[in-house]
Amino acid sequence: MSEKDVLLSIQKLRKVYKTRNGELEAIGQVSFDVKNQEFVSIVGPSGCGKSTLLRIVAGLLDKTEGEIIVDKSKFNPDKEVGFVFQKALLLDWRKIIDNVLLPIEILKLDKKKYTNRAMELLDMVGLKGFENRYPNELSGGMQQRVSIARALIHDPKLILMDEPFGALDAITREKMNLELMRIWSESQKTVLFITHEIAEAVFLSDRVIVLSARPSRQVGSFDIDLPRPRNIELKTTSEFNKYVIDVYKTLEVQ
Ligand SMILES: Nc1ncnc2c1ncn2[C@@H]1O[C@H](COP(=O)(O)OP(=O)(O)OP(=O)(O)O)[C@@H](O)[C@H]1O
Repeated sequence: MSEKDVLLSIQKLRKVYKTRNGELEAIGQVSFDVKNQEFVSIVGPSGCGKSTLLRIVAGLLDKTEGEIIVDKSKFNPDKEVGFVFQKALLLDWRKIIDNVLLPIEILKLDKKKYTNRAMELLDMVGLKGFENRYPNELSGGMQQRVSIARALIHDPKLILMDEPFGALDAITREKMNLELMRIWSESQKTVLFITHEIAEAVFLSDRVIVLSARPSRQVGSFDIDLPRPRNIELKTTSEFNKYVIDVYKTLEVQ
């Protein structure tokens, strides 16, 4: 597959939750494509259905209407999606290396064959030497790095990230953004990323998709034509801030 091919195609996706108080339309209608190796962020008001959308793509939730096509439909979410949640969700009683290897066990693959890969990934996320520690010995940022390594271990095509740095302090969050940029360029994965932070979305992404309030519709899509590799100075440039302001305006925050 070439870099420019569409990996994920979301077509006329709609989601209605059936609740005790009746129906709740979370996603009205959303359609967009994500190209191979692209980094796409989704922003939108709280409760507009961003997590719902990600969970549908991951196969964790049923859709009401529409199509999700990944790699022209040859797709098994268990094998081909890596998910990073807001909380690292590590198993406290397992060593770091065994947390990274969890998807391998779930997929019933040969753990021994993936141990070297797990070590390489821990190195890549800056945790060389921590493989035999336990989660409670690591900071929040370090735990989130473990969960990124865990999401990559089975070499999925698509990485879904749901507000992965939302629980971190501001400085750690900035550092994790820079780390994520490096990990993304080294691993050459396709990423669909959810965040509340407009500046974070602009900084990380090739494209930012803006959703309206619930029931959500796409109200904007911005190609972020800023050079890579990106560094923290970029955030002080007028080009960067123009994108941020444009996204805010689309969200009618003025
Ligand atoms: N299991 C569920 N049953 C019923 N309603 C739900 C369920 N999960 C989410 N919702 C509702 O669907 C809407 C969208 O929720 P979702 O968590 O996808 O939004 P979000 O954009 O990710 O929100 P936030 O930015 O605050 O995290 C909300 O109104 C929420 O209350």
